[in-house]
Amino acid sequence: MDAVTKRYPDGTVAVDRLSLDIPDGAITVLVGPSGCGKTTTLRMINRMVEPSEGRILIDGVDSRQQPVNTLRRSMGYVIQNAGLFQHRTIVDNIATVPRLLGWNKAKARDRARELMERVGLDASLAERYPYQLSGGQQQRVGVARALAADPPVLLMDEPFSAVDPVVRKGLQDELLRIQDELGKTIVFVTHDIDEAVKLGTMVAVLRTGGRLAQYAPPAELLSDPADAFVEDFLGADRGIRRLSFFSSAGLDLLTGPVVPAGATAEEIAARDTGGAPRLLVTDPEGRPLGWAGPDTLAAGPVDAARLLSYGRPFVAGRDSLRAALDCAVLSPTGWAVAVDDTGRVTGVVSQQAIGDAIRTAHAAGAKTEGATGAEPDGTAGAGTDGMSGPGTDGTAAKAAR
Ligand SMILES: Nc1ncnc2c1ncn2[C@@H]1O[C@H](COP(=O)(O)OP(=O)(O)OP(=O)(O)O)[C@@H](O)[C@H]1O
Repeated sequence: MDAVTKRYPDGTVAVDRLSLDIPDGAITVLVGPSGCGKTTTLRMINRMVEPSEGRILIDGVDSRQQPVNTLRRSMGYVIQNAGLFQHRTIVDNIATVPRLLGWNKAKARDRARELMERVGLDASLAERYPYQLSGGQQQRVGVARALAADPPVLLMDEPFSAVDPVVRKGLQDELLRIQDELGKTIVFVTHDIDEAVKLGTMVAVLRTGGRLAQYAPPAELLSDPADAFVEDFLGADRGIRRLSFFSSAGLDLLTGPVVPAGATAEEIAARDTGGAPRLLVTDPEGRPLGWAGPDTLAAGPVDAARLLSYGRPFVAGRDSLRAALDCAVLSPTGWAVAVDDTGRVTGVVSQQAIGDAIRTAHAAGAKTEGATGAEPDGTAGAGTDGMSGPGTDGTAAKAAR
């Protein structure tokens, strides 16, 4: 988008000289308060609204040079409440665009069923009508319908705003998963900054009057808001939320304080507990049972009822430093328990060690940010010490958010 302005006939300037370089194959989020011009911006991309000034280039070509129908066919469009055709079954809703493109009915329906599976909809819903689905299921249909003709671009206007927070989180996770598989270029409008930070590779914060306040990867927004407006819009806990972008992979896990339930007193005495106030007892498979004090262990076979809860463990390397810190904060011992994908303990780590890792990650992030600046493709900021820095945007950090 090159200096794009939209002035409506009544004189309202909805978008004011907006320039954005929207990266291919990534999710770019437009976020800002009500009326700041998000929807207008999105609709200018598929020319449902024509810009008053400026140019929109797609792969370097001015969008006005394409017939509007060709342009729209290359862009899926998803709106709040899904906007489904109420008189058509789910499968026929999804098959709409392929049918318009001239596919025969069987092929279009096959494609629709394939997409239902991709967006997490049970095949048994295919012959239902939209009113027979929950709000979350309807939104999934909306996404499937937009993907049906396999357009390279998806425009999504507050697609998940009308559903409750739990369903919304599921839809967001699903979108990230689909995006990992399909690599579409997605422009996503929301007024929810948490959604923007979770989904966006790049986030454009707009202010009222349709002016760009900041355009940056989410980790950079959280660490360096451009001004008081962006800072205020981001809200509280910026520092904690930024930790979601640091991987827990570099944490120094101790195995000394981890003992199997049958360990003898001598074995336990020989342990280097690394300053842990208690020992983490595991079952024969290596899964955590709880924290034991010296008295519990000295009393012979471990009585699970006398163990302190180990809280919620984190998966080292997959979860973020934020998740690790949360585990440590919630742990009665102040130590977090790390497990592998199968739930077996890989070690324990203190709040203090997590704090050290946070400082290291911040220092590495600040260094790379300073060196490279904001990279629209989200590849900047990789840590140099085994930590994923802000902007790395790896699956690990995304999954952890
Ligand atoms: N057809 C129109 N004619 C005149 N003004 C309009 C028209 N459509 C939108 N506007 C105005 O343009 C501004 C931007 O509207 P837009 O819908 O793009 O904002 P938004 O950020 O998407 O808002 P919301 O989050 O509330 O949906 C608003 O002041 C709105 O009233």
